[in-house]
Amino acid sequence: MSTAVPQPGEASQDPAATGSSAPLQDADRLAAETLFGDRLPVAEAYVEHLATSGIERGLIGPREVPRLWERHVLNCAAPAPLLVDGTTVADVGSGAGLPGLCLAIARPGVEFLLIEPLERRCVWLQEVIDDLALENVTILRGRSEQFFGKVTADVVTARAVSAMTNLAGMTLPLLSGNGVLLALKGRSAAEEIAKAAKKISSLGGRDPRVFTVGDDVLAEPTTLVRVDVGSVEGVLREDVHTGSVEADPTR
Ligand SMILES: C[S@@+](CC[C@H](N)C(=O)[O-])C[C@H]1O[C@@H](n2cnc3c(N)ncnc32)[C@H](O)[C@@H]1O
Repeated sequence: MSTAVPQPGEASQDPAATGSSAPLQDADRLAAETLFGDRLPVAEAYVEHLATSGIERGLIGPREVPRLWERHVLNCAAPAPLLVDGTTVADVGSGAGLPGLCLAIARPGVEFLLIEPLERRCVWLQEVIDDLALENVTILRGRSEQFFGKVTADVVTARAVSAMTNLAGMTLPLLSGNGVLLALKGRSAAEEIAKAAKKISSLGGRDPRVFTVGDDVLAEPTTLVRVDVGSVEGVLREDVHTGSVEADPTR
């Protein structure tokens, strides 16, 4: 049996050789280095958890393993440069830590509250947090609505939790009158905010808009919906490069 031997300067993608179940491909390396900086080894350890116990315990589907970096971890880490040290971010419906853990790894100076109702997911998240020695993350087990009036965040994040109308109700009250919702969305983002306009405004949200982050490093940038509530001064870096979203010609 022949074994492929990596040539000098060529990264091996053989798990047995790298010791990794989901090795970082060359195509994703620049983005990973840019977004995680010296925290990249921690991100790699997180991906290893996703690719092993995360799959075994049903937090993520086995078919996601080849695209854990590109589709999940890098997509979720792309908003990291927008965050400001010393602020508190609540990630609603964290699931396997997407985007909450990706952002917490990239930004150790920001406090993260991961809000997740399912016990099985919370147990796995806590194990990962302990193993990665993340000191800036707290898990709040429960539905977001249970924390209204008890938790105050500067920024709320959410990915794949609900359509914007419902999501606005689940997230904006956590800002307690001041802060920003950043919802990671797909191509339907503009349509979703049009449908949610009344609900957003009834909750004190203003100026809902769609933009992209990570355009400079990701093949497919991350689409964000941003909604502001009250004063947003100092809540996000406003000097980070962002991109605009083309209207979907098929709609
Ligand atoms: C489809 S998963 C998405 C998980 C993760 N954000 C991702 O992008 O992979 C939706 C998550 O939202 C959680 N969830 C559902 N209703 C919720 C609520 N009212 N408050 C907080 N989390 C909720 C679910 O338990 C689940 O983990």
